[in-house]
Amino acid sequence: MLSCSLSLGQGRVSSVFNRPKYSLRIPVSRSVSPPARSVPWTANLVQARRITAMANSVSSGTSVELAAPVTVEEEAATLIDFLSRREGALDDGLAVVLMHLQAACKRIAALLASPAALQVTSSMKDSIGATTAARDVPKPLDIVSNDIIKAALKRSGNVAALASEEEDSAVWFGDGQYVVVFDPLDGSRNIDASIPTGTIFGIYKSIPEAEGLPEEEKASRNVLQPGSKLLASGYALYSSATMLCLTVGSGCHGFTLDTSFGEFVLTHPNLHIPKRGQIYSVNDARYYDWPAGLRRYIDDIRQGKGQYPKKYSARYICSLVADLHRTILYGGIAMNPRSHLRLVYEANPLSYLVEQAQGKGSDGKRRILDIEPTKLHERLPLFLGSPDDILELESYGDVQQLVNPGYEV
Ligand SMILES: O=P(O)(O)OC[C@H]1O[C@](O)(COP(=O)(O)O)[C@@H](O)[C@@H]1O
Repeated sequence: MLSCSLSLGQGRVSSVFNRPKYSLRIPVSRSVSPPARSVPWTANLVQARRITAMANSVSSGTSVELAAPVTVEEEAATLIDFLSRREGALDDGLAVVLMHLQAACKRIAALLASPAALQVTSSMKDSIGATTAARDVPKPLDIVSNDIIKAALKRSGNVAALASEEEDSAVWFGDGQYVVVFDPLDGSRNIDASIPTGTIFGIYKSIPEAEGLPEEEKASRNVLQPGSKLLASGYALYSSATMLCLTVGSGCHGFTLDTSFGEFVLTHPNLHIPKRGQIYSVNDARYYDWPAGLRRYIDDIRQGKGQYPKKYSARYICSLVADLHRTILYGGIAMNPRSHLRLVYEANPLSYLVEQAQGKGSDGKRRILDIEPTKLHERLPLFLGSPDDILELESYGDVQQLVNPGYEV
């Protein structure tokens, strides 16, 4: 049994996550936000303005202008305000689920950024790693993150069923109007190196047609809805800043966690992915396992011989949320051409978000959101990105990697 204490401020609160197999006890702080420092968060805006004014004055040679006072509008731009301003369009129940999800993401962010994460990782490695192929070993922090999100959704009282990468089958909670699918901690194989990771989630309305079926079947039917039925989706990116990118069906919006007061603040309203980018993101050590179409596409864009007459650059973090986040901001294409990523809780939520940012999500042939899922952990090739880049890629025909031998690292 591992017992570690994670406290970020006033009060040390023990929550217990028990996994029968691993018997893990991790006390975590009830609130992940550090105690309010003497600097209120509005001061951060003032400070940001000062820095911008100084940078401008340096480049223009003029004197620094004092920051203008922060307006009430700016003060109100938290996730809570954002959700409450969407009254009418957004059910209260959905807002409640989202608030519980974002709280869970803050807990995960705090855990990942603390020495406790290292303790969890190293102490559980032996018990799990000994029996499973190294690459597919569930990382302890995936399991803890799963427990954090599951507990938050249960507490929301509004979730009927859930599906997670870390659960063998769909889970039935019972009463509740919503269904949540999620990957609690994607990219976790990089975690020991402090490389960014992310949480992916999607929310559906529960389906009345499943009423009366046995619980297992009800849960399964509810989580196997096509992505076109999503009401909301998003990801949390745990990186130099913790970001939450979210859609509730009216655009893609980015929030940054302000650790001085523990709230997500709207920093990237109405994110639009550029129509075309100049960056491709793929594990190109797999080049010789790729089909001819994908090889030709990558060869062409590398050499500036594609539709866009400039040479593309490569960026690959091997952490889906981080690779996608960069793609949404800078444009281009993030892909995994082999059947590796999961339709239900990775491809669908991310495709919905990307479409809300004016981009496209494809399996190389079809729009992801039109695919009818047939099983929970179904995998497929995934291409996400700028609309012109995705259309160009699809025009090369065979871009799906059918050879999928399993790779060591
Ligand atoms: O090994 P590949 O094909 O480069 O796959 C990397 C991808 O796998 C992931 O790590 C997800 O895999 P897991 O869900 O098995 O952890 C993504 O974050 C990343 O984009």
